[in-house]
Amino acid sequence: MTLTIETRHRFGAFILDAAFTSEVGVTALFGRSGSGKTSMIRIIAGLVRPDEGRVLLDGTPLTDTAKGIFIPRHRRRFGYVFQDGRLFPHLSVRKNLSYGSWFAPKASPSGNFDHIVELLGIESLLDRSPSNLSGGEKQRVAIGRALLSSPRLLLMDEPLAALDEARKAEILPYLERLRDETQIPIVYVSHSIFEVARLANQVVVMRDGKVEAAGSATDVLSRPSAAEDRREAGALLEGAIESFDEKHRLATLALKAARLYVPGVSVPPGKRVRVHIPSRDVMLATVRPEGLSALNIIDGIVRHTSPAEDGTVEVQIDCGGDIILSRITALSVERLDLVPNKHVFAVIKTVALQP
Ligand SMILES: Nc1ncnc2c1ncn2[C@@H]1O[C@H](COP(=O)(O)OP(=O)(O)OP(=O)(O)O)[C@@H](O)[C@H]1O
Repeated sequence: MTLTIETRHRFGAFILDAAFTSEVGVTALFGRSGSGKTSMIRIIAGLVRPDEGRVLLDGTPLTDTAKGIFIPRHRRRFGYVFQDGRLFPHLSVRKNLSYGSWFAPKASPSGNFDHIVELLGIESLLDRSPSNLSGGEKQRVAIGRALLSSPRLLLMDEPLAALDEARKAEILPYLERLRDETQIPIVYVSHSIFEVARLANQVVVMRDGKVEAAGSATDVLSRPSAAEDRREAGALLEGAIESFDEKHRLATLALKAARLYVPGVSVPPGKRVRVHIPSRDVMLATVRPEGLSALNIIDGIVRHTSPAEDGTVEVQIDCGGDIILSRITALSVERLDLVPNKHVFAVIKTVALQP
């Protein structure tokens, strides 16, 4: 299933002028508050008829202003999950869920019910009232209700934003199952780089109503501009767990060429995982350092240097196809003569598995 959107629309003083294509899996719309993420969702959903543009699902136009096509929201067969679950307070969880299947086409199997209830771990909640569910439980029910309408596409607008960290951690594994076990493409709005890093297959970064970057999650999130602030800046790399050393509680992760040691991880060998390496925790050396406590020393080639106003420089190092970012002072860049194509060693202080 491919969703294509090209649109231009004026909302008061704000102009949304953006285009992207999303494939199966999770496409995250990521960006600061006010960048236009929700406006984009409203146009995809058919809540807003744009001044110009098209929304196509597998090539079929749902909106095409040039041809005068605008399929109304209720005929698009999309599922929605918002920040606040919006459950019906007077109906039990079971009835809230059944409400979703009312909108499913007659031919679609409602035998789905048990599967979706199991997928979201809400069996024990079925006879409860929404008023005594936790925030995380409410969101799982809201997701279940959206899925039971057999949607062709799921639109999720900051579904975890109203939850505290513990509730977020509780619900994220269910969203991963949803991504991995259903064929429904998901457009997921978030301004949390951690949520996006964990869930997204593709990322569209919005800024001031425009698409600033789009592509695979690992590519886009490793670019310096993706991080909302410096503290979060770093590389996001993906690899497979090769082995786990029980004695030292250390996993070996195989990247494209290099290997990384990741502490405290008990993930079965073979599993693909993502790690985050903050650019502040990467030092650079022009000769391989010895006698250091850091376990991860990887060699690579300087690709690019981007100076910032605060006297630091972000250096991109290509380590056999994986880009690692290092933020060091402009003085160090000068002293080590870090110019493109120079061979360097990246000394990595912390590597954390994306939670
Ligand atoms: N109907 C409207 N009339 C006027 N301005 C609007 C309208 N809808 C949205 N805007 C403006 O468009 C901009 C983008 O809003 P939007 O809700 O799409 O951003 P967002 O990226 O989803 O932000 P957030 O993360 O805070 O939800 C904001 O400045 C908003 O005030």
